[in-house]
Amino acid sequence: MFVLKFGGTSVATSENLKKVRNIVSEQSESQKVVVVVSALGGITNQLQECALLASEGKESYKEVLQSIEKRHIELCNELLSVKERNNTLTRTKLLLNDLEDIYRGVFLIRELSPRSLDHILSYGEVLSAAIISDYFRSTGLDTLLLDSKNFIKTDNRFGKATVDAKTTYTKIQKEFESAAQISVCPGFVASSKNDGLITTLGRGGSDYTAALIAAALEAKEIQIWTDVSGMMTSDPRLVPNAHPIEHLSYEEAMELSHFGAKVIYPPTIQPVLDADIPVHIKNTFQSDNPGTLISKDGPENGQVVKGTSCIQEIALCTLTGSGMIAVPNISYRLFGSLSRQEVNVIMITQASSEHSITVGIALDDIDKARQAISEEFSYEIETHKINPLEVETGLSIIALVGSRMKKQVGVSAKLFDTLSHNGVNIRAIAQGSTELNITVVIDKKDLKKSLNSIHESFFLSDRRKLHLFMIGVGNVGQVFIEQVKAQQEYLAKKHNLDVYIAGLANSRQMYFHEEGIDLENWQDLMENNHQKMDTEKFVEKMKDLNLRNSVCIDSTASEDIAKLYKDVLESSISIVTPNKIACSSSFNNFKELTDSAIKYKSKFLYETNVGAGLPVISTLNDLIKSGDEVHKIQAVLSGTLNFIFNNYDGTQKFSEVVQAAKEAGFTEPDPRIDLSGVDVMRKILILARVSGYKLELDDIVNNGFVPEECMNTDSLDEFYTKLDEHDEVFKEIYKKADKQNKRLKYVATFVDGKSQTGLEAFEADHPFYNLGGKDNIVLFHTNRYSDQPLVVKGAGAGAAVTASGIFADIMKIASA
Ligand SMILES: NC(=O)C1=CN([C@@H]2O[C@H](COP(=O)(O)OP(=O)(O)OC[C@H]3O[C@@H](n4cnc5c(N)ncnc54)[C@H](OP(=O)(O)O)[C@@H]3O)[C@@H](O)[C@H]2O)C=CC1
Ligand SMILES: N[C@@H](CC=O)C(=O)O
Repeated sequence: MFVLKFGGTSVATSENLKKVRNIVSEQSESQKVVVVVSALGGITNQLQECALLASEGKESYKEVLQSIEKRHIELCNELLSVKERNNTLTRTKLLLNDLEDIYRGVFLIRELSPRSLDHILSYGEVLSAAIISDYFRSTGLDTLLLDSKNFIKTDNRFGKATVDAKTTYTKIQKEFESAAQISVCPGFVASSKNDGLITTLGRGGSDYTAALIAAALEAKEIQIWTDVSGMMTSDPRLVPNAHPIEHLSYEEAMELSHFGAKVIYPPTIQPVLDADIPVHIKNTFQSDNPGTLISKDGPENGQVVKGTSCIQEIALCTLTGSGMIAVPNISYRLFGSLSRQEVNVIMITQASSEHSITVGIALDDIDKARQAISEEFSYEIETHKINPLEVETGLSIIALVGSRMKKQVGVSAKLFDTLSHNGVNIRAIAQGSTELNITVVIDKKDLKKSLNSIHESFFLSDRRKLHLFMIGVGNVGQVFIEQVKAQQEYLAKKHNLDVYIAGLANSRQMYFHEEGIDLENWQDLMENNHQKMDTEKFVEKMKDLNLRNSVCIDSTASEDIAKLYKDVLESSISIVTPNKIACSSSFNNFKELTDSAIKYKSKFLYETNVGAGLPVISTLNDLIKSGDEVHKIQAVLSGTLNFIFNNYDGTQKFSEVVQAAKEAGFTEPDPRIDLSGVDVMRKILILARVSGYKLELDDIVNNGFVPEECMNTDSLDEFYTKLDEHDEVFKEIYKKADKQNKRLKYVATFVDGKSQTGLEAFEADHPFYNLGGKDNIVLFHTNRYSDQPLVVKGAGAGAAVTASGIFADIMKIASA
């Protein structure tokens, strides 16, 4: 025998019921089946609403009742032919008339007890079962209608009655002795053992009805037919990547359903677990879909974590105090007081110091819990041995479930690591010694981010999402966007990585799109959005969106933006930046930023600060981390100046070559920063700091070659004019070097803690002599590289290489 249960959506309309009929017909070909049905989708809520209105003396209850009647009558008319529907209609109308009388009674005496409500709610399933069984019979299926109230026996706890399993099983066995091929029974409804009053098994209790019948009859399988394709790895409304779980053990299913996975009603599992009956969750609307199979043993080599579930809103109640330490009956009294008030404890944590106990409860229970605990411990609270109860709200629970977590090293580490990298603070943790479930309590605002990042971490098939926020869409920024656009498909396919740009800004405007900005059209979107750029608001928006794996890219040369880094890093948002301002600011600020990144588990990456896309800083970091010591750096670090001295031969104006460098995108937004040597000073300063030296910009001696008068200009035009006025100076510098067959390079040196920068002329045998185009070269002299320096060389400026350096930093974050 199979027991099939169909939920409210499956039986909501005549069209759905035709699908149900086909499933039942197919299943009943090879064995007898019991069909347990819920009320038509939405009816139980309407029955309840109607009851409340009637009890408040509101005439409008009649309108709700009318719509309940209409749904059932229409269903009869749609499902049954004129010839066959008479009996069904008569019985349906009789039931509805009874219901009308009961509502009128509630309306007149303005009273609605849990007992009356159970009576009223039972009509939903009773009506649907009656109509469905007649429909099956009319289409040729051998069907008998049975009344679950006759055989599911409970106590008198109206609203959520407790089943008397022994009596119920005996009665079921008797009732089904001569069962038809198909028996249809209403779910959810029962009656009290002692006085036969109507009771219900709690919302969702039809699953329970099915489980009790299956257990009593030792059914081969129980099938829960619903509107989703099984139990999901997470709540799909919060985690779009969630997918159905193929196979669960009973214990896993129980854990998942207890923590909010709504597909199966938690008490359902116990009877089938005891009787070792497999439960199959299937989708009525995609009956070929394999769904989820719940049985005794899950697959040996399945996923370690099967799924996550959550309760979106809970409260934590914490009792603390020195009077709790080593006092034996505190927990007994605490839980006793909660139990007397019928407060359900969702989770418990207690530190081994015994100084505090925290329990998680539903929000509705806060007042009862506060009163119960305050009364129970009133003496200790008055005498200051125990502090008044602390209640915190705005919290959510996440549970990670999987029986293979047992004895598996590293699961909680991975969970905590994932949450901490996304800046999620864990407020409480619980794990039972069964290791089946790890539960964490977090701020409700972090729920979506947490669930998604946990899902990405534990389900390898998931595509990881990276959310980028880019400030500065100039020369480098634009090329970076093009590179992202070109790589998105490749990264998704080959690296399971979705890279989205969720925010963009220039100095005038900003634009956000949580799901990812359309990169075909980003300029128009930014222009037409009319949201004025406001640096503080940009950061606030990134924080508010609270997206997992967020990275802020600063592709400006602005000090204002560099000042935001600390706040951004402390919000656990990583920073990738080609802007050198922050790393070449005061040593203390630089240190504070690197420390903040460590503390808040964000990344602060600035490879492109030196040598654009060249691996200069990562190489240096590798040397230092592996224990090497740098004592000398010699480098040509300005792409602009190298380009200028590789192209200037005194036949053209010096200013023309400077402008060509700017047009090629090698210079800083203000080329005076390059020409003055400041850009090179910043770069050598950053290399010295990464090498472990505490240096300031002022400690560097800069031997500039451009006359002061050119530098002290108010605009770029004025700068170029002044360069022209001093053109002879540059000609002389060039000629002098050329006469000696030397080439000019702007060199930065750092030797044993001291640094200088300036123009030098090199002979043909020097490694700098042949440094072409806008190339950079860096020579690291270290303990390990003492005979020959370690050399990094290549294009050191230009939008394409810089953007790819930014991209490389972002990929480091993605794979961290
Ligand atoms: N070019 C290269 O080869 C390399 C460059 N870099 C660094 O890359 C960075 C970007 O250079 P590049 O693209 O050439 O510069 P651009 O001048 O071409 O672009 C700068 C961008 O930053 C925006 N911006 C400036 N100030 C602000 C602000 N306060 N708020 C928001 N946006 C702002 C600008 O907006 P708007 O247009 O509205 O002014 C513009 O979109 C610089 O820090 C540079 O040092 C690093 C390595 C190599
Ligand atoms: N303006 C810089 C670009 C990179 O930092 C240079 O010319 O090297």
